[in-house]
Amino acid sequence: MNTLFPIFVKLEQLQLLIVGGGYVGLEKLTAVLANAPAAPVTLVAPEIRAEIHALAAEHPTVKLVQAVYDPALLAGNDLVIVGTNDKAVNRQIQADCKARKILVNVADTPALCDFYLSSVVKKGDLKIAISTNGKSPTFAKRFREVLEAMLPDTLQETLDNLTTIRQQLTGDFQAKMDRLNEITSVLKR
Ligand SMILES: C[C@@]1(CC(=O)O)c2cc3[nH]c(cc4nc(cc5[nH]c(cc(n2)[C@H]1CCC(=O)O)[C@@](C)(CC(=O)O)[C@@H]5CCC(=O)O)C(CC(=O)O)=C4CCC(=O)O)c(CCC(=O)O)c3CC(=O)O
Ligand SMILES: NC(=O)C1=CN([C@@H]2O[C@H](COP(=O)(O)OP(=O)(O)OC[C@H]3O[C@@H](n4cnc5c(N)ncnc54)[C@H](O)[C@@H]3O)[C@@H](O)[C@H]2O)C=CC1
Repeated sequence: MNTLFPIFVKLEQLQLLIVGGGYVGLEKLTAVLANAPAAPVTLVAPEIRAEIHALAAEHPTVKLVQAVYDPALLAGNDLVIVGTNDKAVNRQIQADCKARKILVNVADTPALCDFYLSSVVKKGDLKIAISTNGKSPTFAKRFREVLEAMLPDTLQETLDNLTTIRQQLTGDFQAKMDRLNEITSVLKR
């Protein structure tokens, strides 16, 4: 059974630390910034890939710290993503996070993760997060491509129209809900 509970997090209001500046650090930082370009992120590693430096140059809220992991770096962070190539270090960071009640993702060890990153379908304001319960990230990626191709470009217009209608509807909560359910029922056909 897949017991993961999806939520949509406002990263602009949280402090994220990424430990590791290799391919995994780059992949996770890219995923974060693609969704939340102004998220405050600190990335720490003794060696940081050039692509990460380039991303930081484009995103003023990204701070790079060229150093090995130290528990003092956890202070003030809400979320941590761990992707060093040293399994013992990854495990230590996970334990340090748990001791401080910081949510942690250890990219190469699903069992140590409090949360997973998802594959994200975006069409205007619509966002769909896909997870395979860690079974196949590649399937998640492919299915994202399938859904992206399926969704019409007019979708944003539909959402904008629905927002206008939502704001203009009068009556009590139930009456508004009934009307919005009726209007959107065409989507089921
Ligand atoms: C559990 C999880 C934890 C987490 O990372 O959060 C996790 C774990 C692992 N990934 C591994 C490998 C790969 N991951 C990708 C890609 C993505 N991985 C992502 C999420 C997740 N990956 C979480 C579960 C998501 C779910 O529930 O489905 C995506 C969706 C989101 C993102 O990372 O942003 C992003 C696609 C984004 C997109 O394009 O839409 C590719 C393909 C590629 O890069 O093209 C490969 C190589 C091929 C393969 O293995 O499939 C390995 C083996 C490492 C090794 O062998 O050393 C582990 C560890 C393990 O499974 O033990
Ligand atoms: N979840 C996922 O999507 C994937 C996970 N992995 C796994 O993730 C791990 C990392 O992979 P890559 O990024 O490709 O490795 P890499 O070799 O490109 O980068 C490793 C990074 O960790 C840093 N590092 C090492 N010790 C550190 C310390 N004590 N403190 C801070 N930073 C430290 C290095 O400076 C470097 O920046 C590997 O174990 C790999 O198996 C690999 C592919 C996909």
